[in-house]
Amino acid sequence: MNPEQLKQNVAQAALAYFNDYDMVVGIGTGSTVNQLIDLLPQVKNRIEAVVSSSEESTQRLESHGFNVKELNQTGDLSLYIDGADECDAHNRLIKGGGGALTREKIIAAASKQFICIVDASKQVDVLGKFPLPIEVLPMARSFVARQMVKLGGQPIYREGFITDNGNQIIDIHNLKILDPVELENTINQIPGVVTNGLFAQRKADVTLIAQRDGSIVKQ
Ligand SMILES: O=C(CO)[C@H](O)[C@H](O)COP(=O)(O)O
Repeated sequence: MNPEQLKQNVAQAALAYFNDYDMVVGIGTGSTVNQLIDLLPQVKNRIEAVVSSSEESTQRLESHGFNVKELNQTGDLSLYIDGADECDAHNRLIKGGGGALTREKIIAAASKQFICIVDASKQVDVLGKFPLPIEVLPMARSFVARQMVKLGGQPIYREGFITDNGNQIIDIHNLKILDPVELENTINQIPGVVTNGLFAQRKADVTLIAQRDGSIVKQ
């Protein structure tokens, strides 16, 4: 199956989690989630409102007629569905390839259930092959980059990219991630870091993984 079909398959499988009425749900960002958003009209009668992790997803959701709300207008969410750049066997993730990591981490923390949707190419034994995105306040970018060198990484500035929050991103290559929770905490302590793309403390509750033949494995 081609990559887009795999994304569509796993997005279709995620529709089963819209299993209640009047749901207020979180929806993430990226090409896999775009497939989900395009399928979401199938379960529209179950969804009262959606909190979106990016301006891009908001526009797509609104084009399908969904009621998109700010997280400040809702309580905690029953369900959050999002993709990932990497996923290990414990449902710990690297996210932020699309640059929406901060809103994604907030929505994941505010959601009772976090379902991650990926294809098998995102599965790894050890996180860190995918460069770890860090959202930084612009004035702290070089300082944070130097601290990441001390932690053994090679930072690359994602030039020309501004997050929906008005910040910048550095992508950290060649990091050895021995303990994802510890590293997530360590990076969060660096002044100027807004968010890092390790989702190890609040990891996914379930990951749905599209296999090459299109079948779905639940982890
Ligand atoms: O974290 C993300 C955006 O910030 C995405 O979930 C991640 O980049 C995966 O995207 P895609 O489904 O396009 O591979």
